[in-house]
Amino acid sequence: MAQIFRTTVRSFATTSSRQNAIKTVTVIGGGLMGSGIAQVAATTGHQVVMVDQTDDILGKSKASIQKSLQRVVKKKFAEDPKGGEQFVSDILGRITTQTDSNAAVANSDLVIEAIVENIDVKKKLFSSLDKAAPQHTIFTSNTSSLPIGDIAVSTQRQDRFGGLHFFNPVPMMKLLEVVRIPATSDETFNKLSDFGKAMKKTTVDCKDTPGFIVNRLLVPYTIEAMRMVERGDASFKDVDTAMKLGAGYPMGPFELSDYVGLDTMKFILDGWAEKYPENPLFQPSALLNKYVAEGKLGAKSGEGFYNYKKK
Ligand SMILES: CCCCCCC[C@H](O)CC(=O)SCCNC(=O)CCNC(=O)[C@H](O)C(C)(C)COP(=O)([O-])OP(=O)([O-])OC[C@H]1O[C@@H](n2cnc3c(N)ncnc32)[C@H](O)[C@@H]1OP(=O)([O-])[O-]
Ligand SMILES: NC(=O)c1ccc[n+]([C@@H]2O[C@H](COP(=O)([O-])OP(=O)(O)OC[C@H]3O[C@@H](n4cnc5c(N)ncnc54)[C@H](O)[C@@H]3O)[C@@H](O)[C@H]2O)c1
Repeated sequence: MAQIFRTTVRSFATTSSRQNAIKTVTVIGGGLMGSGIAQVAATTGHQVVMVDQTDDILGKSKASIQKSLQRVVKKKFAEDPKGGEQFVSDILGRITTQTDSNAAVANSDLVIEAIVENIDVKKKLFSSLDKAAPQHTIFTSNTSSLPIGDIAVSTQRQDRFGGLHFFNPVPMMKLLEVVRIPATSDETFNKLSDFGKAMKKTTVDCKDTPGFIVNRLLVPYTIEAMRMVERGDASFKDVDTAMKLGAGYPMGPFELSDYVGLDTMKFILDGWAEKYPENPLFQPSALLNKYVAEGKLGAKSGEGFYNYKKK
């Protein structure tokens, strides 16, 4: 019995010290995903530095975090407005902002990159961070579709490199895909999984395959919905209604595409079509291309398949 207790305590201590391994987090990119990741990391007690290109963008990122926290507070502190105020100010107090990414990683245990979905821009960033960050700092990308291994080659720390793929909206979505490349060490992978759990996410282990688990299924499904409309088989509104009421999805594929951003969808699909030309599931969609060419990028631009402009 004592032996079992000691073993349990020891394994708890191992997990617990691993969970404590990541205290300071640098989130690079304060857009849709970066601001959500920064919010949740700070909510779960981590010190966060959020980086973007200008103070103006960072001001907007902080405002969107504040707005999201107000939605949380409305429910969690309905009977305790003072407690709610304290909750928000404690979380915001753990987030600082920076426009210099090299300076931002100086004391960082973990970097989570959430900038534009462009391999060259991501590689340039990591190559520079590799020289600026301490040896122990783990690097991760939140990329939706690029191979983590192709980004990691820009650094000399591939054993301390992995993927942390969050879902939109980060404060609400419970899943985190933890991605390893062949060079990722077990120690790094365990620390990333423990960090995900410390962020109160359910983690799944993924290999560095196109789209990991979720997007490998979600992208072909969504594009097939677009092809269905291109063929004139159904209207996009009927497809959305059908998938919500017939398959139990919270959003139909067109609502979800608008929510994610049609430009992001196009970045993903074009990248895969170029890298895997033999795969019929990854071929471009004329309908998607038409919307993006017209500047209809979804909710963020005010119009996509649906109209979001206030009347
Ligand atoms: C097409 C895909 C192709 C691939 C693209 C790749 C993209 C990427 O790599 C992977 C993804 O992320 S894939 C995408 C994966 N994502 C999906 O699949 C998402 C699917 N959609 C959903 O799960 C639900 O529709 C939502 C949870 C978004 C909204 O819930 P709802 O019930 O439909 O509508 P509601 O009434 O508005 O909200 C209800 C309550 O939720 C709360 N709340 C919401 N947002 C919040 C925030 N930002 N902060 C804080 N709180 C937030 C709030 O409490 C609110 O109450 P309030 O009183 O109004 O404040
Ligand atoms: N949108 C989604 O639903 C979603 C979900 C999961 C993963 N992702 C991935 O997350 C990443 C970010 O997506 P997003 O939707 O948040 O994009 P976004 O356009 O909302 O935000 C990107 C931010 O990065 C900033 N940025 C660009 N280059 C930079 C640099 N060199 N240094 C610092 N900041 C820089 C931009 O100013 C912008 O604020 C992408 O790789 C995307 O594929 C997106």
